[in-house]
Amino acid sequence: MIQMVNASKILDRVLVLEMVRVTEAAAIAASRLVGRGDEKAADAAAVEAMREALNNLAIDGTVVIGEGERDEAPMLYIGEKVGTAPGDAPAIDIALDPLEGTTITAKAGPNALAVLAIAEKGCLLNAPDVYMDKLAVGPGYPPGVIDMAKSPADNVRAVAAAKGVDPHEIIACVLDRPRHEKLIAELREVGCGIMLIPDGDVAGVIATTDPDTTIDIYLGSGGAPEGVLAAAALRCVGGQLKGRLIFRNDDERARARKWGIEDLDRVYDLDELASGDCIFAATGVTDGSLLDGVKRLKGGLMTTDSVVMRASSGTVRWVKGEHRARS
Ligand SMILES: O=P(O)(O)OC[C@H]1O[C@](O)(COP(=O)(O)O)[C@@H](O)[C@@H]1O
Ligand SMILES: [Mn+2]
Repeated sequence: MIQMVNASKILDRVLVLEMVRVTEAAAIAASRLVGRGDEKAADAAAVEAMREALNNLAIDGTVVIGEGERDEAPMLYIGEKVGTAPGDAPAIDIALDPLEGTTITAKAGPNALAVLAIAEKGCLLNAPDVYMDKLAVGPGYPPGVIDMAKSPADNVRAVAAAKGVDPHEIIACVLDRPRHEKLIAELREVGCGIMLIPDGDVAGVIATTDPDTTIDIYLGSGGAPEGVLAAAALRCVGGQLKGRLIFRNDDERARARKWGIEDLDRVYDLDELASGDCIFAATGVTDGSLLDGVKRLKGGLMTTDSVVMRASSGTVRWVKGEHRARS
């Protein structure tokens, strides 16, 4: 017998599949610009398509993680209302990255995604567009196995001990950035393998939850908005994620305070980044560890590969789409 899970009433189940339409639209739009060397055009196409798709849904949505602040982003800015039912449908918060991997897309590299998460009002951290230090593992580890207070080497050792292997057998995923030189050197000392990714740490964090990727732990800094999106995904599939905002100047600190963040040194746990019920959806733009990219086939046929998951039920759905150009 299938056990019915006490799912939240706020996020309608129908929305689960509606979310996929939204990420599919953004991925298809961006896919026209894969390998064209134009990051801005690829991003703009994804943003426009995602916005249009969101505005076709009967939701009362507010973008809390978006393309930037109102004065710097013409569309899907933080605070923008989307959906056709303001005041009628339950209010939901939306975190989005219409094209997570703009540079990857421009260079036709791996792992570019269109990403979206929705949650009940107030359940997503209103993270400013600053960096976040991230530390993540997939499901199955004892609580507290990763700890921001510990060194990267000690985190790798703890994960290795919990997995029952030598630290040499652990694979860490890290964004390939000069700022990670020290982190990488320390990991080299422990002797673990390091998968250096050019971009795309939403996919990097989620990769820890999929044994096929062989990635055990994610470490290093990337965008804070991407941290919240990755947290929404891990809330659905399990795993642990710690995040700490990084401020490089007073302007960034002021921005955090503007969004209600008082304790600037706080280490956020997974359910402080994304709490309550949430739905996470992603569609591949280019082929990657999580999803295949959009394929353009003969006769105007296009295929998409998406995943949509929900925290309250723990259901993960893999959705293959076929899209036909209508003449
Ligand atoms: O390139 P930076 O400044 O190191 O920032 C890292 C962030 O950029 C990305 O690699 C790509 O993000 P965008 O394509 O959305 O700009 C993220 O995955 C990551 O969190
Ligand atoms: Mn991004």
